[in-house]
Amino acid sequence: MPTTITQTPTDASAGSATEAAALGAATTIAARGVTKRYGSTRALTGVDLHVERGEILGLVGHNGAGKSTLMRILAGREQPDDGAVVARGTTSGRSWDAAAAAAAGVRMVYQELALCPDLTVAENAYLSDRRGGSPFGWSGRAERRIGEVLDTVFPGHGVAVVRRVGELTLAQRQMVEIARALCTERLGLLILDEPTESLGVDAADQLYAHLHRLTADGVSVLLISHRMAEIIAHSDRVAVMRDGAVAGVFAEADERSLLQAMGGDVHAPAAVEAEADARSAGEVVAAIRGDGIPFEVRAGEIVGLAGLAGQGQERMLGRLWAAGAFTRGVSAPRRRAYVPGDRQTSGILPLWSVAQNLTIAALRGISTAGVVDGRAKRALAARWIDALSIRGAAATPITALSGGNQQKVLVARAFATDAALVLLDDPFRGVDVATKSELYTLMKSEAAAGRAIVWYSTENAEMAHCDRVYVLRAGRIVSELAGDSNTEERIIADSFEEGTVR
Ligand SMILES: Nc1ncnc2c1ncn2[C@@H]1O[C@H](COP(=O)(O)OP(=O)(O)OP(=O)(O)O)[C@@H](O)[C@H]1O
Repeated sequence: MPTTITQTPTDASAGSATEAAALGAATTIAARGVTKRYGSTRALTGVDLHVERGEILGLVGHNGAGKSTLMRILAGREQPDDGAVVARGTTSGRSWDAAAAAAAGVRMVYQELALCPDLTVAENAYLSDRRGGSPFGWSGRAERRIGEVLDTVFPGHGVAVVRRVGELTLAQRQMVEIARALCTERLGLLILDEPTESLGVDAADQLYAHLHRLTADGVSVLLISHRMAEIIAHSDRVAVMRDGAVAGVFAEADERSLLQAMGGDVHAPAAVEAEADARSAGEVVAAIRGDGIPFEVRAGEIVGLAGLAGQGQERMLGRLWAAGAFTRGVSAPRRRAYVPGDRQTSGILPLWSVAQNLTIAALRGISTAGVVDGRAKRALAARWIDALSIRGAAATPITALSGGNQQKVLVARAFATDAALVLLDDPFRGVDVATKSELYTLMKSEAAAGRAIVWYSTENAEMAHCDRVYVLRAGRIVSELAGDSNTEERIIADSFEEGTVR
């Protein structure tokens, strides 16, 4: 049986010397009675949570439960409306802001990468760590420092520190963001918001190995993730958030207890369940031919693209998306939809509402003589907000949604169209477990209705939902797996070794 340690509410007055002294000897940081509102949304309500020295504290919860908000407050980036943050070593009477958090060795790696794309890796590292020394030769020092951390944490990373960040893959950018945080001197608490969502399995393993080395040296880690297996395997304790509050803290977590505490209140339209398995492949909808194993996807099929991150899967999706009538070697239908991997730079339209973002690709289907039918547009948005349990009203600005809910809007945008081919670039990054399982069912239902779906995922386990899977290595398809051969083990083996067609 997992042990549930209910946090005891404590004095919530602002960070005073008495409070700091009241921290337990083994405590690095504590949130006390923290409450945060955004307009009428209560993001956090009286949250009490502490992180111990040298532990990995896992933090789970459905999309919109308040995890990122709490992290931003712990990192001093936002101020609570009520309650306080107390950290070891803080000066008495000092308010908890970004500077105080930095002085206490608190460092956060954000879900949305905060790197400047036009600067090099080393320049980005310098921006967040302008440590001493002469003004001359700063770039060489920054290159050496970030290069050493990358080599230590992610051996074989393939990142040239003099390259512009905009030229890196999403996985590489995530590695740089993590390495940049690890350059911090006197690191006390590292906060990681879904750090492995864009990393391949190999890099994720490297990261966890490093986190365990850090905690052995007394550093604390606060780890947010929707990947239950990772959280359970690597955390010393797991805290569950639900609707802006801590629903429980588990010293020995198992998946069932965590899911129960999270309360998975998501649902799919009834029709989806019934149609889910009634699929059969139709005619070829899209294909890529060249040397090596050809790619094709048929109507009614879900085809997976697997392999280590950055092996050409995104390029393949890009070729299918960009294909024109005269593109050599690639054929694709005219009606196609694309869920991009990097929602910040090529996905969401940040000045628009949820409904505008969701329906933008489907306007042709709800227009007459070029005039959009407003009522149909509202109905379409409402239908998908309900189907995907998007936590945010149609008129809400998209940027006010939590990361996972923004991602759901992008998935809904693609399926709200009449596209014959839907291209998905790691679409469920940051989406919570309960919603993911509803989305798998939705995809099967959409395929059963005749769509062709091409799906790249960094989570090999997800490929079990595909009819066929192509494994890519160094830009080429190295194997095609279906039926009994479509297993996680085979995908991993083919990702590293010479593969064959089966
Ligand atoms: N800047 C903001 N303006 C308005 N509402 C916000 C803002 N940031 C967060 N919220 C709201 O606060 C609530 C908590 O969001 P938060 O991002 O903390 O959730 P989360 O648990 O991190 O979700 P996810 O797993 O999707 O990242 C959500 O209802 C969200 O819409």
